[in-house]
Amino acid sequence: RPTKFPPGPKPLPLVGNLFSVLFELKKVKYHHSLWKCWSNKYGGLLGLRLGSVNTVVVFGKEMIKEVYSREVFDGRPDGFMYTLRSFGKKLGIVFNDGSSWAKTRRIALKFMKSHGYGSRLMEEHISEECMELVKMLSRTTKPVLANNLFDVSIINIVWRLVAGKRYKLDDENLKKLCDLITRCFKAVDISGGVMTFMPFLRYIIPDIIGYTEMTTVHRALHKFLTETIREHRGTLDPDNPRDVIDSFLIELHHNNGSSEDLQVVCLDMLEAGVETVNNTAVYMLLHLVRERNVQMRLQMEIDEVIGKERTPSLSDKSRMVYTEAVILETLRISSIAPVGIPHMATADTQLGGYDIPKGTFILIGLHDLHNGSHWKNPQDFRPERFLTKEGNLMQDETLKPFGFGKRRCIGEGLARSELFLFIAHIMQKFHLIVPDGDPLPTADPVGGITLSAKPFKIQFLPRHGF
Ligand code: HEM
Repeated sequence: RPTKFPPGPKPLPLVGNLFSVLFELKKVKYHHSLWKCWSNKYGGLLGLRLGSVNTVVVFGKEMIKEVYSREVFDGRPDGFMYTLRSFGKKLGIVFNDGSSWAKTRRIALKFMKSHGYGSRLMEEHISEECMELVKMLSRTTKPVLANNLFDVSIINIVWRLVAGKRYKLDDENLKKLCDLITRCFKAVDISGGVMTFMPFLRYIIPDIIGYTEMTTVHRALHKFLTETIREHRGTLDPDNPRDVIDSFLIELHHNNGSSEDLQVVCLDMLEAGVETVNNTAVYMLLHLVRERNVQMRLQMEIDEVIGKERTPSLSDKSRMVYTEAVILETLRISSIAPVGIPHMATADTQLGGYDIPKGTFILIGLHDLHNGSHWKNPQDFRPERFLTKEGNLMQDETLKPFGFGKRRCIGEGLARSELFLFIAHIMQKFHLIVPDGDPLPTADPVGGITLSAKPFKIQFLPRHGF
């Protein structure tokens, strides 16, 4: 019979486990590794008190499945860090919940689809960005810093849909905007840390808890978005919406709605849709420079199915099982969203025989799900684990990088297409090598809202005399 909160380290009054978290992080470096260490000691449902907030970290396929499929866990926490980016309110999609979230998510998806999301047009836009990127890479023989390689291309893909606009790959203002997003993603972990659990500390140590960084970045992002929406308003033709922003503005006009909601949806798309794909794509390159055999096998498949000259297309996907396996293996081993996006219990409930009070913050052990005992030698990058003996692609139900259930990622289709086309275009044209004198890049991540690769350079050597 459920009687108590899940076990975990003993909390202190007021601060709960926050001091132990900060202390232990010095040793284990990453939040997700610390949660895993503690769960080895206390169990698959790890109960914490962060400040005064009940927090549960959920491990194991079955328990994770249960959380993702029960409506009572579909809330998002009210944490200070989350509302800081949305005018102090719950707005938009990612950190919203209840009927406002359901409505905004539905409308955003409807408008995205009506402007080409998931269609041939979207593929054309991704392909154009890939070709621009290949062109840029072919102009230099010098080693290139890999870490933000895809940022502007990815923003362009999302932004053509949302705002009908693309930028040059060397656009200084957009590069600055990308740097801002990257910086804020490194300032805190997805829980928001001390900023979420003891927000009053922003008055005392704003720099240390990431508050200064988050507010600076969001001020700049909102300025960019306010201008973008203002431009749209000025040139709007209600009978011919050009993009998602136009469609939203028309909808808001009919319902007397506020454009703050639209602004946060745009922010959601920039924040959820850019670092995630960039970090995964960069990790894919990192694994390919580390594993020469994987790189060779991938190129053999590209040469066989697409050839040296034809532009890669999404219709090649079904015949490119090894490329698909490389993508799946990267999503697994690098798990850039190591605990997903926090959920919240919207009512008192039970889970795994324990009480979960309303308002409990729920983190999902995705990194552990993807790197735990289910997998043979999980630390090895081995795309073959996703292939059958006959060489067909084998999906594994334990791989859930986009979450699932009602709150699953709305960008999954786009992300998978981007990853496929980026890698097919680049590997058709280049060999990737570690520059002379540089060490082999480490797969150890930099922590943050998402995990990212440590800075490393790649030399892109043209293939086929390209
Ligand atoms: C490799 C790339 C990506 C990964 C690994 C990823 C992963 C995730 C995860 C784990 C969640 C949380 C699901 C949950 O709370 O249960 C999520 C939510 C979300 N993602 Fe993604 N994502 C990626 C790309 C994208 C892209 C390209 C977009 C948009 C263009 C996007 C937009 C969103 C949004 C709006 C949500 C919030 C959904 C909601 O709360 O209802 N993501 N993503």
